[in-house]
Amino acid sequence: MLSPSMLRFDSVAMRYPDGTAALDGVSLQLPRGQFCVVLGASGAGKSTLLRMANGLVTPTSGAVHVEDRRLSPAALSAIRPRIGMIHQQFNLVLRASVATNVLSGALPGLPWWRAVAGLFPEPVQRKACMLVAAVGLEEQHLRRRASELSGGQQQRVGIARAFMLDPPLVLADEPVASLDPQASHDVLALLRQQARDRGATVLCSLHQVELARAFADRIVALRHGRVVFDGPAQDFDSRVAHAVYAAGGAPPADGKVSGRSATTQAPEAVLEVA
Ligand SMILES: Nc1ncnc2c1ncn2[C@@H]1O[C@H](COP(=O)(O)OP(=O)(O)OP(=O)(O)O)[C@@H](O)[C@H]1O
Repeated sequence: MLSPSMLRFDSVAMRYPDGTAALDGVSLQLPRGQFCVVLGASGAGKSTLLRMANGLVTPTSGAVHVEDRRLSPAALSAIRPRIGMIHQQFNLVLRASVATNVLSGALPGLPWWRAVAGLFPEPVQRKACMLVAAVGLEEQHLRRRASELSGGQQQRVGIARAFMLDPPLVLADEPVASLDPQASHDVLALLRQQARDRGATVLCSLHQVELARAFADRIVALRHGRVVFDGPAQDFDSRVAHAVYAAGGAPPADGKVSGRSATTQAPEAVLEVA
């Protein structure tokens, strides 16, 4: 049974300074432990939504809550260590070792003087070794430079780093965009397993519908900055996909189609298309 809200968007809108409306009245609530995938065509607002969940983008209206705490500039330093980030381009320090990259995930939880000196306490070092093993990398990889690893291996390092502080919320912005199909499958399986083992909520953007259907508990689809589908992954069928990815068209207005089922994990599947 999933417990109450880990992440909540209340009617958030985002209009960039150049006037681009990236999000328009998005409301979502993610319970603890849910693996939620955001889909949508390029420019639909997926990255903006994820960046908003981490305080990198401030909504022009509406509010974001993490563990029922409003994400404001004043609250950011307390909330950030509760969020793990996984990036499309892995964001590793390529010249540094795998161990150093994984350990860097613990920096927000260390006193400043330890962080500056790179002094990682013994339990933190043990945790890094445990996570490297958990993501399927052998011990000998710890001393290798990140640049010597394949893309799939680098993203495994990214996942290990993201879980260093046992964050209850993990944000993954197109984590498999630069990986081949097999590595994409393996990395998503690993991310889901790590999240399940640690009870973490995941909000993950993807471009591959079939991967979303395979791994998500819930799919949220955006079109022109609005939620046009929100429901169990199995309800995201080809008809829904066609409506979400149809080229051109005006922003969605009326016209509502209910999906097959409602679950306790997600609201009833709803499709709204223009
Ligand atoms: N810093 C910015 N300044 C102005 N407009 C922006 C900025 N960042 C994003 N946008 C615009 O906001 C809209 C949503 O962009 P966003 O990156 O969130 O979409 P996306 O669904 O993640 O796209 P993709 O799948 O291509 O990464 C787009 O029209 C984009 O051009």
